[in-house]
Amino acid sequence: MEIKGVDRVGITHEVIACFAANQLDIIGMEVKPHYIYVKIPAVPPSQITTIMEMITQVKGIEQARMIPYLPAEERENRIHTILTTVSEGILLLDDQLRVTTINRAAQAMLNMEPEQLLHHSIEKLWGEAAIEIQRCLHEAIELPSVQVNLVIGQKLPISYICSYHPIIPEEKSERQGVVIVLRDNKQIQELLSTVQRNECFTFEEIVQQSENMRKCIETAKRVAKSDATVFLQGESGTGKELFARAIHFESSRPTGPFVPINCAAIPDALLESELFGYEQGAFTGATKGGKLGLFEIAQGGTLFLDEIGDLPLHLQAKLLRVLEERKVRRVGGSKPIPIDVRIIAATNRNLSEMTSRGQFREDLYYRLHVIPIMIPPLRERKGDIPMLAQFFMNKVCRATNQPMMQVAHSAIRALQAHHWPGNVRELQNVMERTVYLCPSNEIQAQNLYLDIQQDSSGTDPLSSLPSSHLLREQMDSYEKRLLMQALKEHSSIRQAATYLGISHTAVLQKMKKYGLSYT
Ligand SMILES: Nc1ncnc2c1ncn2[C@@H]1O[C@H](COP(=O)(O)OP(=O)(O)OP(=O)(O)O)[C@@H](O)[C@H]1O
Repeated sequence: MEIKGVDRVGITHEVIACFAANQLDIIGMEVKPHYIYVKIPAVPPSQITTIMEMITQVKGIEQARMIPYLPAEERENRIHTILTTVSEGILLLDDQLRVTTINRAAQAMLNMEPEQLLHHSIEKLWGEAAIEIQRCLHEAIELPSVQVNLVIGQKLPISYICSYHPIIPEEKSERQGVVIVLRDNKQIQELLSTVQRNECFTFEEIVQQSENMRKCIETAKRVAKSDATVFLQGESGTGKELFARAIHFESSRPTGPFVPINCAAIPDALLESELFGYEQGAFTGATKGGKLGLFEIAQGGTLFLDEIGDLPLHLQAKLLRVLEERKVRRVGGSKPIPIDVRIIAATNRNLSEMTSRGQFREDLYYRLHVIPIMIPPLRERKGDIPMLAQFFMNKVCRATNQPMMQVAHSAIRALQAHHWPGNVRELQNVMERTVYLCPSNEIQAQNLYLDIQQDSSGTDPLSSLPSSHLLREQMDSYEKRLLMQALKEHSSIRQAATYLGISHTAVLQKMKKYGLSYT
């Protein structure tokens, strides 16, 4: 019942007396300025009318009417509906960090019944990570995104992204408790991978018909289902990344993220924090709240470490430790975070030779070299060339809405005679260029735009002079040759950069500018 009236000392007492006079129990009550709300048991309507008449006789009472719920009950119903319909897990804690409410989503995410949590301290489940919740409560600060790995039962730790919000009643400074908003990291990653269009890729999409490629695919398929570390070797452009993707999607973790990282393309200074993440305040400029490393991002999925030979020695040691302990420590952090990540590493360099020269750690080499797969260069599988050429040509024709074209025998012979230093990537470029420039629907040998310059197979890059008289072009040409020479003589892009006296990123930019790859 809602009773409206003036604010007068004693008015509530007089209203209660009316209920007592009618032998009516009061089950619940709420008072706020101008209003008294009373909850009573179900009674016949005639009795309600009598009591309402009596209440309106009280001095200062303007009106009494029946309402289905007390305002507090209504608020609670609304909150309950919100809590049961949101997809985030919600846990409400009191000022002793005991669980007072747990919504349906949190029960499902944690795979726990309410009675296993209600009235228990969250510290039992959160372990060391509860320090952050205590901080949120005592310092009354919000912690927007914290990764927490929880061990529930005897299972492997599950990673959650949590945010902690202090409950501070309006106009009061005492803290009432904490709200934990819980998100399943795996779900976030699955969402991320759809956003990043980590499209499914299968072995069937790797175009091939040669015996040596068939064997490679057979091996890769056989090991895909296990969690064993795969080590892909092959020259640049042979399809190592395609293999890594196909292995991931054929593995037992296809819905997990596939996270590729090119160790050569990331500047030294950033590589460590990219891979392992960092804690808040780890260094000047570190993002508030810290940063997830790629190992953490790849939880439940695959981390593809491309160009692993370019990983600096000090990070090789850290990587080895992560692979052995299956735990990662963020930069500036000491807490080990368990990881469940499958590793696929790739290189176009001779790592075993680098090991004997002390440029790559032997122990890491053997840790990665569990299942080696050597992808042959294109010149050693010429049988694949006709199929690949037709495949790339069809792809361009389809993308540009042109009628399909054919590759004549003369063109196939020319393609098979080529040395292909850039492997399949180079063939793809040649076919694309040819489709755009060929005047007829059938490509003959003379229509092919083969990169003869790159097909030098042993000629001295510094021997020929640039044909242009323009200073800019001559300088570019000279710079390209110096760069090619440095890359040829040094075993990593980083070392070539040190030799040339420029930064690693500058070398990468110049390689991109001149279309050079590192082999
Ligand atoms: N067998 C194949 N079938 C279809 N496309 C291929 C095949 N092999 C390579 N490609 C294409 O060639 C290009 C280079 O392949 P990819 O990036 O996998 O090579 P990579 O060995 O990882 O090169 P890098 O060492 O330079 O990173 C990609 O565009 C890929 O789609």
